[in-house]
Amino acid sequence: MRTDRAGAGPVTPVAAPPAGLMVRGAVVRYDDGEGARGGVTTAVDRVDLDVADGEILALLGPSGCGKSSLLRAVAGLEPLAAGSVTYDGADLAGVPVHRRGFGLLFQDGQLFAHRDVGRNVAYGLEVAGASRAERSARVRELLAAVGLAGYERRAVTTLSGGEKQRVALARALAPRPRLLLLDEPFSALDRALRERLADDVRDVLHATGTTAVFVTHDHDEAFTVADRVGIMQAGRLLQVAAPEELWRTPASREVAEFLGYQAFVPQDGGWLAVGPTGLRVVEPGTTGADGGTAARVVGSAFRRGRTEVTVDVDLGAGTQRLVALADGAPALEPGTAVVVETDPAGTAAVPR
Ligand SMILES: Nc1ncnc2c1ncn2[C@@H]1O[C@H](COP(=O)(O)OP(=O)(O)OP(=O)(O)O)[C@@H](O)[C@H]1O
Repeated sequence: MRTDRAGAGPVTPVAAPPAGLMVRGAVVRYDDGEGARGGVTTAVDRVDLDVADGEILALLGPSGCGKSSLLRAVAGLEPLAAGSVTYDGADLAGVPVHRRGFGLLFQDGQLFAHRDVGRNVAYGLEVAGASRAERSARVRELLAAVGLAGYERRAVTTLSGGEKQRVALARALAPRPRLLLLDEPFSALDRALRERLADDVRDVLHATGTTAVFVTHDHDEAFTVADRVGIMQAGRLLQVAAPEELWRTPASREVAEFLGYQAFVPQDGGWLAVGPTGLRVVEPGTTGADGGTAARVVGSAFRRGRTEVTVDVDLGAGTQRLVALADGAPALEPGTAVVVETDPAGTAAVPR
């Protein structure tokens, strides 16, 4: 019988460095510079974050929660007061912005006005010393990827806002950054355009295998673009999970409230959180099934193809004004007595 490693001591496993972005204990502080009277803002408070190779992560949170500060610290635009940022296992402390191999895209893509579209997209390739043939092939490929095939010779001043951001995206992707950092790239555009661009960006990032961190305060945008969403509040990263998992299992009441869960009914160990689609009006006139609760209609509105009925109801946490869905029901007059039920598909158990 043969024994491998007979007589050998324990082997120390040689761990491969983690691929992708790793942030540990990151702290970003701003000093308002007013000396002794001045205050210090902790914009990012001990954040740990991993973004795997090829993954798209959205940082979602209200204005001022520290999303941009975290992104800027990853980019090297903001110093860390504590903690570390590493990529593929290498610590980036002291590595300047332009040597990190990251691409950046901000709200205003800031195209070079004196360069045409093609030469904007080619910019990073020129800096990297790519040949003319390589540049034009890559520019053609990226303009096609962002839906602007044939735009090479257009002056950037003739582009719409959405087209400009597409060009800025193509320019950021052209040098094949190992990580693309996007900070509210569409927030200056109208909603319909934003939704279309969010779809397109997800497709382009996946098609090019780009690893990305996408900062936004727009829920729909985050959930459209990202493989995983990180919820930020007051400098802290509260939870990072895939969209369905976040909705199904919010880690805390704070996260659930931020996602839009509208009511919290105490139950063992925490709450039953009732989501925006978690309450239904049982056909008026029938008695509720098990668990039905009497409610009174405050008003109703027909939105997105369904009737949303605002009701006053006590689900076990005192009387609250909540929205219940009523499929195909005629408008209900204020004051009407109805029975509502929670729909398990639209509720989540949230730990205390
Ligand atoms: N340069 C700065 N000097 C001082 N305070 C700053 C600076 N930049 C940001 N802050 C403060 O740090 C906190 C986090 O700001 P940050 O811009 O990172 O948040 P955000 O979530 O990206 O918000 P928004 O979506 O509004 O950009 C805020 O309280 C902000 O006022």
